[in-house]
Amino acid sequence: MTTTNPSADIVDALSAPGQDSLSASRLTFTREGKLVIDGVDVSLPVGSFGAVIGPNGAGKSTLLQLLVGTLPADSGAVLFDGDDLLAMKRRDRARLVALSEQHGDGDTGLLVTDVVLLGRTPHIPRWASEGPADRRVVADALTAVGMTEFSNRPFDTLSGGERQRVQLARALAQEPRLLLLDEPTNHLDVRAQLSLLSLVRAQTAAGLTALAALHDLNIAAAYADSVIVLKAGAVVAAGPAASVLTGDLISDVYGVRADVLEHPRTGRPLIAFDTT
Ligand SMILES: Nc1ncnc2c1ncn2[C@@H]1O[C@H](COP(=O)(O)OP(=O)(O)OP(=O)(O)O)[C@@H](O)[C@H]1O
Repeated sequence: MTTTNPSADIVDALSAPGQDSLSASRLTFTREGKLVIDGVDVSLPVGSFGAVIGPNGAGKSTLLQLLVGTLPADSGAVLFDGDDLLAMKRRDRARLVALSEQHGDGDTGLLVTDVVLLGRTPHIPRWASEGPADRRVVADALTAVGMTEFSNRPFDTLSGGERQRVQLARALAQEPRLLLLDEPTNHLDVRAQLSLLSLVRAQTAAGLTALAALHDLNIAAAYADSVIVLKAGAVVAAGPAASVLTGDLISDVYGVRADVLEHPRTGRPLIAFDTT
């Protein structure tokens, strides 16, 4: 394919068939004597959107923290574009991978714009201050999540959903190539959920690779290219949403009954829970 856009060239090169952007193998993590992550593999092609689902306590947040290196795996490897992510210096890794967490940045006393600016830390030389380009990235990230008008509000005064959007802006300001999201929509109203996930999907179309821990199976089915199902720290299924999200799997993993239908327009799975 001929193109005049150098970044498109890079995405094309990285998207060679069979090449994974993220490839984690046999990750294991024990906490207080309990095996929390049990030999988990994760494989995501460049520019794809993956979802990690599973019941409370299944290990979703822990897995994301192992992938980004904020928790040390007992064993296993995490490769990103073939490089050993966990062996990198923290600062180098932070230029590649961002994790947007559920409960980050509690009582910081920081303004919204300063919270987002923290995402620029790995890009700003040590002992230097942010420059106009960093401030532009921060402003763009706040615009992308619809939070520009909140720029000068103390972060602590925001609602849960507003904080969540600022957390995403911070992660976007990091300009990662791999974006990990821990329950990014749990405080959001339905419009804000769809808007946030559409934003992530648009970024993946531009070459970002994303992996989100999600509770809402219909949201996972609607947006994710692939789904990883965790149960008690182990992967019980992984693959395209349409093949993974079956009534039997939902019954086995969550202990609830559901009919899995087909969305009339997208063809993606639609899960109708049995509430009778
Ligand atoms: N700081 C901690 N100390 C002790 N145990 C912990 C800690 N954090 C998590 N755990 C335990 O590790 C296991 C996995 O937790 P994790 O938060 O990864 O699950 P999760 O799938 O993200 O859950 P949820 O859907 O409820 O957010 C759980 O049994 C949890 O109780």
